[in-house]
Amino acid sequence: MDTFAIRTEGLTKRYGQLLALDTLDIAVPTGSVFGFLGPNGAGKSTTIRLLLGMARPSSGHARIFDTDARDVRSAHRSLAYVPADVALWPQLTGAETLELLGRTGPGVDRGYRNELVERFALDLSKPGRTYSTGNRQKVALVAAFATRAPLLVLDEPTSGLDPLMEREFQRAVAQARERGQTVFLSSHQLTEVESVCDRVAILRAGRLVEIADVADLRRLHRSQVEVTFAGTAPQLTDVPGVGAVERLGPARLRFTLTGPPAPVLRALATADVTALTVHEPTLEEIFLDYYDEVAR
Ligand SMILES: Nc1ncnc2c1ncn2[C@@H]1O[C@H](COP(=O)(O)OP(=O)(O)OP(=O)(O)O)[C@@H](O)[C@H]1O
Repeated sequence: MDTFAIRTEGLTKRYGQLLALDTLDIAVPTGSVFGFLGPNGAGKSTTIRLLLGMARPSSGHARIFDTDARDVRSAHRSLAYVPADVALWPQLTGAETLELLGRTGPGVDRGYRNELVERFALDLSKPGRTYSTGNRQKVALVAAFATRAPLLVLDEPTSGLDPLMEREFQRAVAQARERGQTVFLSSHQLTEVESVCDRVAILRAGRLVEIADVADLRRLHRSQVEVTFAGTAPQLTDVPGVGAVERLGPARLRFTLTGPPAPVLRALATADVTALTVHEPTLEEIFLDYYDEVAR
């Protein structure tokens, strides 16, 4: 099996004057759950269209395992896809739709599909035209998760799901990972990405602004630290990584910390610290930081 399920090199897409995607280089390790984030218009759907062979790159290329994404017949043997706006055949029932989708993909685990139908509480007897947005999304998700496709490409797949179904979605992603499948997840739901993804790429205005493991992203960003002390306050001026020091009361300080904590621990050790709390940034805070930085 290849090391990477998806690999793009210099992937670029222009629409006339508009550079929708600018020399994107990403590599998605096989077996990982990879989050693909960015504000509206960042180029996420454009990337997905290029990966699916639905659009042609202006330059550069994308590979799905060892196949060029433009070779649709081959590439789609190893992937299943859930679009952001799921359209179903109005006259087919949910059951008929799952059968049809099952025949077009790379094979179906019927036992697992039945289990997913139960878990997602899908009524398969109704025709497609009567399904709500969320239910259409559930049909597409069940069809994709029930395949044995080595790669699942999911484009904002949970925007219409309620919290209970969101939980089932996260379970299904975890099970896909356990089976060794790779999941490429484009999403605006940062808590979801934080709980299911190993690694994320952040895109802005067609350019990659960050690609990192979720755990490393946290380490690289500001944590909030609160410290309570007895007697003299610890000296925090000029301590590497410390910023925005604020006095919260006569014996309490708050500051932000970026990078390794050793210097600040040494500084704190000179005072009589009675309590210390560290709040690591959430993915949402990190994400907003990127946009503040660029907007400034
Ligand atoms: N077919 C097209 N013709 C012209 N411009 C396009 C076309 N498709 C996308 N664009 C433009 O390319 C840019 C990237 O759009 P894209 O749909 O990839 O963003 P996105 O990250 O998926 O956004 P969203 O989160 O809103 O879905 C936008 O400026 C968009 O207007």
